[in-house]
Amino acid sequence: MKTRLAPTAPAAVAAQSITKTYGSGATKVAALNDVSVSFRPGDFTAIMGPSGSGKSTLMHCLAGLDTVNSGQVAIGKTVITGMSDHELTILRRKHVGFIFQAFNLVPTLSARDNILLPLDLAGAKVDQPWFDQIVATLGLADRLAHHPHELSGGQQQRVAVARALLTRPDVVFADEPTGALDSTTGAEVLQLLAGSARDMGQTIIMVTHDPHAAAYADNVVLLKDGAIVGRVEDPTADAVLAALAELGA
Ligand SMILES: Nc1ncnc2c1ncn2[C@@H]1O[C@H](COP(=O)(O)OP(=O)(O)OP(=O)(O)O)[C@@H](O)[C@H]1O
Repeated sequence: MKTRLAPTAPAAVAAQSITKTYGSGATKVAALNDVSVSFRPGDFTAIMGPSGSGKSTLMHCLAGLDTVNSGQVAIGKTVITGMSDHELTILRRKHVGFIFQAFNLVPTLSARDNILLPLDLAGAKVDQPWFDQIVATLGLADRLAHHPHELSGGQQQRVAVARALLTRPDVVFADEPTGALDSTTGAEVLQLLAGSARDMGQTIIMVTHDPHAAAYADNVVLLKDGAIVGRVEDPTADAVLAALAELGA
């Protein structure tokens, strides 16, 4: 088990009583219902729950990709609720990293330029030692000149991981990051994510359906019907499966 910061340490990401509804009248859906949750710096957290329980909605609201109807979200010390789209875009570039199931690399850019893209967009300088360390850790040093179509799925996802880590964001959001990978390659990517939390203090929030993926996290937040209904600390796949079974998932 890794050393954790005291619970009193400021959260990397925090949601306070957030509610999110879609539609209106008879078609109104309460996707999140008064959710309060906080994520400690350097923790790797998996968000799990049955289909339609609100996992993606929670991730999108925490990342400032979607707005809440009520309540408040903070990333680091910054309250993002009520920010304009432009302010959110700038905040995301500097403070948030994203890893998606479909890699989302730019096909016309080399691996190197894909990794550097968020820095370029933010007009920030490259921290070369940090770039070199990430590239070495992810085993990408001899792949930097390749374009995405010249890389395997696992290599493409490693480029996406490097891109997400390079700005030293307050938080990396990963949405089913191993969904498109075979189990061996998926395990490698999950080890890299767990390693970045353990060794670099990176906060990671990952949405997944896979108990084996969740077992790489430090803890699991369980959602059902738009509410947080439990947590599993230091999860094993079996403990996560049992917790999901209890939810009727
Ligand atoms: N854009 C939208 N418009 C209307 N309803 C939506 C929208 N997005 C999500 N919902 C509804 O909100 C609820 C939560 O959806 P969400 O996608 O967050 O669940 P999830 O747990 O991520 O599901 P899954 O595991 O199937 O991806 C569902 O009832 C869904 O139908």
